[in-house]
Amino acid sequence: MGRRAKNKQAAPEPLEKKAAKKLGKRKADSDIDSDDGPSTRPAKKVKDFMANAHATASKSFIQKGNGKDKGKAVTEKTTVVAKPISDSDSGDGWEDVDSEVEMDDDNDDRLEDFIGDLDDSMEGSDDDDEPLRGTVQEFDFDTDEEEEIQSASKRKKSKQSEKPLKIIPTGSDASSDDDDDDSEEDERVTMANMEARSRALDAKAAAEAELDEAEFQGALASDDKNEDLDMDEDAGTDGEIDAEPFHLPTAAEREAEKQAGGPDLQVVQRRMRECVRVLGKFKRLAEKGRSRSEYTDQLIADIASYYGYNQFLAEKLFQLFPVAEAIEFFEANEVPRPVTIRTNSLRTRRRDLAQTLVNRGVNLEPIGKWTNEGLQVFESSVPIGATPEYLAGHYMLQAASSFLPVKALSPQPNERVLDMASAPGGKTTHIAALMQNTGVVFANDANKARTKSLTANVHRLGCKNVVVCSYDGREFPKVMGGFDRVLLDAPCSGTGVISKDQSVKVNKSERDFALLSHLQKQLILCAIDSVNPNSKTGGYIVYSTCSVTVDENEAVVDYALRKRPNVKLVDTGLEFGREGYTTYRGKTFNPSVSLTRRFYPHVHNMDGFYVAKFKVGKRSKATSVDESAAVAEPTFVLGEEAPVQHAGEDVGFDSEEDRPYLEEAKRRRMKSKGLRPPPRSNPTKA
Ligand SMILES: C[S@@+](CC[C@H](N)C(=O)[O-])C[C@H]1O[C@@H](n2cnc3c(N)ncnc32)[C@H](O)[C@@H]1O
Repeated sequence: MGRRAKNKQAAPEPLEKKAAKKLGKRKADSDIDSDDGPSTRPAKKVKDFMANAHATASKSFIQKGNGKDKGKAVTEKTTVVAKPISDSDSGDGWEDVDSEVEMDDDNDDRLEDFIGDLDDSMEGSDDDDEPLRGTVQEFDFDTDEEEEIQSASKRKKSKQSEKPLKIIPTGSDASSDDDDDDSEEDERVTMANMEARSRALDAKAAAEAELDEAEFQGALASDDKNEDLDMDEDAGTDGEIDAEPFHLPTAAEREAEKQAGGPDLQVVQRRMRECVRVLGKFKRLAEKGRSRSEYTDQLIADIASYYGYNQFLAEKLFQLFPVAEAIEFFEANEVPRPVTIRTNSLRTRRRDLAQTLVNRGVNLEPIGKWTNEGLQVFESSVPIGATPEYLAGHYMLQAASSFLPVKALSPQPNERVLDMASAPGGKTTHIAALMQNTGVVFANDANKARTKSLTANVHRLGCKNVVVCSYDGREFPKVMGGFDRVLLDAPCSGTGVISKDQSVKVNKSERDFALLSHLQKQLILCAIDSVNPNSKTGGYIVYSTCSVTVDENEAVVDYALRKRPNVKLVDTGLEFGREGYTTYRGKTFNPSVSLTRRFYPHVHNMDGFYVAKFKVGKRSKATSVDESAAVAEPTFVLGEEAPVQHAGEDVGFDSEEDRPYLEEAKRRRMKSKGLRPPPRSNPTKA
């Protein structure tokens, strides 16, 4: 636990002990977090969380800071690098660029953007140095310059005495080899040592990630055993954890708590801690007569109130992980992810870009060996979204996780590629660059308004092989087909990017997930049918979302495998990421779903993401699709009633499969409005 838990997030400025504030619910934090900057509240991890069980109840288990405080403590001159994400939903075109950063990632690309608009316009080389070939350019400093930059760099270093952590695979352990790390990290970052440092960090991080995973799996496997085995170990400590023994509140106590205006924060904190502890060693620590689910329910209710989620989503996300890891996930959602940029290889080389930006006062490093295009920005004295290089299209502000689907797609020069849901173009422009401006990329997005920022980015980055279009993705392949590769970066709930958009915590309902999953299934079949199975160079589709829920990921992929026997999952080619679930809460997916990859904020220090890659084979007669009929009519509008499948049925989309889910969502909605829901047509519970 400790290894994974430590040091994943940008480290906070240490808080003075006496100034340390208690962490409240997000709602309750408004007095602290109401400033403009995104919260950089540290994720003190579960280890601390559990360790604090030894502290008195009055002691907060998580120290709190925020970006503003941190910046002030460090230097008054420091410019905040990224603007608060909640402000970034207005597109990503350069036109808007002022002093703030436009994040060209998926933050603003989710459900909200198309609700109510799905009917018509849908508004709403692995050689690391490949792009660096040619005369190798190192910094050519004369002594004075070098000294100057060295001291400038040192100043910067001291500003980030607690260095933000590398993106993945993250080195997560600061325990045993701390000393080595320190000396290494004290060393100045120069263009000369940048690649070597990056490689060293990656090697270390990869080894640690492996250890982490092994540790995680081991922990899972031994959970039950431990319950019995570690009784001795616990014997001396359990009694000392808190002055008063913990007992789970009764229904009456909970009601009284509710009447009193909700639980006291310290009570919630302690209760969460205790519930995690009890659930970890249930046989030994549970109160007599209380069931596991009582502790789980209490914990979920407390998570919801503490972190500000609706109960439904808190439960849905909680279920994805073992108990203690779930807390890590929720904590990670309270911490911003690193700011990253992608070098546009059509305009520059990463080395040159880095040099220019360093000279402008940007403190950066290569993201990691897995990308030869990414740079992680630690801090900057200039607005990173308005530098001359940004305006000239030398880079894209893009979350590291957004590189992954395109890497998996691996588009080749001269191919014909479809980016089915492409605005604002972070991935389109990446695809165009990997194709070296050859072939053709059809960048489609159903939301016409969003194609404006897409077009702007295509121009800014100098992509000459891109055609922008605006169709409902479900109209493919009727409008166009025969692609060598298709990327479906699907519209999704955004549960992987909660740290950027806290509104996801409260604005997603069960029905949203049902509708999204339904839409994603329709889109994926159309994406598959748009691929030319006879492609000489490709024949691939990549499906991705910035969501971590199973209904939007494995369930969609499994559905596609069932409906299109001519496709099979293949390795994504990504070097890290957890395997996709093959079984989940009673559902069993095709075993090959383990080839898909999951990325998590608390594990990989990047947005939650999911990537699956399919190879499309020839269709047998029995399974072939009549392409003239392969259009799922855009008859369903998110925000309205359940979709009705019309002429597009031939696409093979199985509305029946989703019907129980949609009906169940409708029933619940009616119930919540005090209406009598219709009887279930299918007893399956959604
Ligand atoms: C996750 S975002 C895409 C982000 C984009 N790939 C990028 O990297 O910048 C999903 C996009 O899907 C679009 N969309 C929603 N429903 C769609 C549909 N039925 N067909 C095509 N695009 C759709 C949304 O407008 C949104 O821009």
